[in-house]
Amino acid sequence: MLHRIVDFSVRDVRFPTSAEQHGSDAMHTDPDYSAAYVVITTDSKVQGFGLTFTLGKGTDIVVCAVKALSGLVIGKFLQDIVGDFRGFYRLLSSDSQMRWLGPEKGVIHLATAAVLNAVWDLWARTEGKPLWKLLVDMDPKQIVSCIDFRYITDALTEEEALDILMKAQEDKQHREEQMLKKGYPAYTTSCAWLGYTDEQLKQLCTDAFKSGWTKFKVKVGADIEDDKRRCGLIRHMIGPQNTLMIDANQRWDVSEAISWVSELSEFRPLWIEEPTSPDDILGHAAISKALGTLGIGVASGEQCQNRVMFKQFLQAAALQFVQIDSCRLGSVNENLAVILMAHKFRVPVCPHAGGVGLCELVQHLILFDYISVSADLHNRMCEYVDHLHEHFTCPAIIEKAHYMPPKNPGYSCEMLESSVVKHQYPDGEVWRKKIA
Ligand SMILES: C[C@H](O)[C@@H](O)[C@@H](O)[C@H](O)C(=O)O
Ligand SMILES: [Mg+2]
Repeated sequence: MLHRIVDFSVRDVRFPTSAEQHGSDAMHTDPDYSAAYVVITTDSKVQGFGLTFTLGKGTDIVVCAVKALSGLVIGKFLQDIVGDFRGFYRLLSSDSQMRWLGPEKGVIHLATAAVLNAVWDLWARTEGKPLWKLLVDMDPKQIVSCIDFRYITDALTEEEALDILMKAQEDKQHREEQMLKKGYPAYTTSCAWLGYTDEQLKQLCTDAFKSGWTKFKVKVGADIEDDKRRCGLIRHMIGPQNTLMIDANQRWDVSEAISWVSELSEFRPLWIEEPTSPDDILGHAAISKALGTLGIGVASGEQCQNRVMFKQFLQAAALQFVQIDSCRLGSVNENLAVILMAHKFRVPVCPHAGGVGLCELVQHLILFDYISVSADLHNRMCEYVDHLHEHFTCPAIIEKAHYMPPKNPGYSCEMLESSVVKHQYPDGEVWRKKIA
């Protein structure tokens, strides 16, 4: 059956999370978790749902960019899109006028992610499979045909990518069964947002520990004495054998990052995340080198613009953990490129999640990574944040601190229509009350 895209909508949906300091960090002190939410409808009435993640103000700008891209989607047949997905990715990311707005970065790239996420969702739904399963079952040749290798062939060629995927076919079935049974390991960031009090932090950490969490991420970077106290509290509560990560959200200069994190090294963090500007590849390399001697890795990716930046981070040995993001990069297509490059450079992928919908989306990508690419769980885990899942029709499921593979067809980013209507900005009930 052919599916022609005949309708396209995008809405500005915002959740007032800043009121309780959920999601707060050293740079984003009052985030309202938000999304530009896309619905595409075909003449066969199948729909695809997609989103990109934002922090409140400016979501309207992303919505505007999505609208600018919509003309490239309406009227197309799904079969034609996925028959040449690399071409379609290029059509969106390299439109000869709109690419001036990026290229492949910033608002226009967030918009590309929202649109393509909806297309992937539509594809998986028409195949009756959750997205991870669609990817896992896909012929390796078709997987590579979805990737735009432009600008990365000096690090990973199409042939090398194919070779990685072919090698990982061995034992794939076994890994899929393992995932279905046990799930993919996760860590939690929900206990220690920067704006939380020590009391909150202790309570949340105690609760999380009781529910089986063993890996915790703490926000740092605003005040060194606060950081020492908060890291000390968590390390004390979780004991020496469990895992602690710290995240500065780009707060420092390079030398400041090295000295600050050295002061926190007694708490034995596995990684420091986003120590400095997300664009400073050589800065990250310097930090990696300095902190490597203390056994602390550098993680980044939630604001890494595209596969070209990831390529250079990997080439420069500037990251020890690659944090792919389902809504920052150009959807599944570009994430596939980064997952394969990370494998070649032997750097573990530990996805960024949280926000609104990021856990729902990225779980599919990390399952694919394990089953069809890396076959490795050492030092690998996917972020989990316990907010806003109730607004999704198929929320992420966590059991014993593991993501359980989604079973419903699609990419898990359909929101409850009632939630969308209520949180639409500025006319939804939630915002009307606040603005009034
Ligand atoms: C503003 C956001 O909540 C960030 O703080 C968040 O994405 C964070 O960096 C994370 O790693 O989860
Ligand atoms: Mg982070």
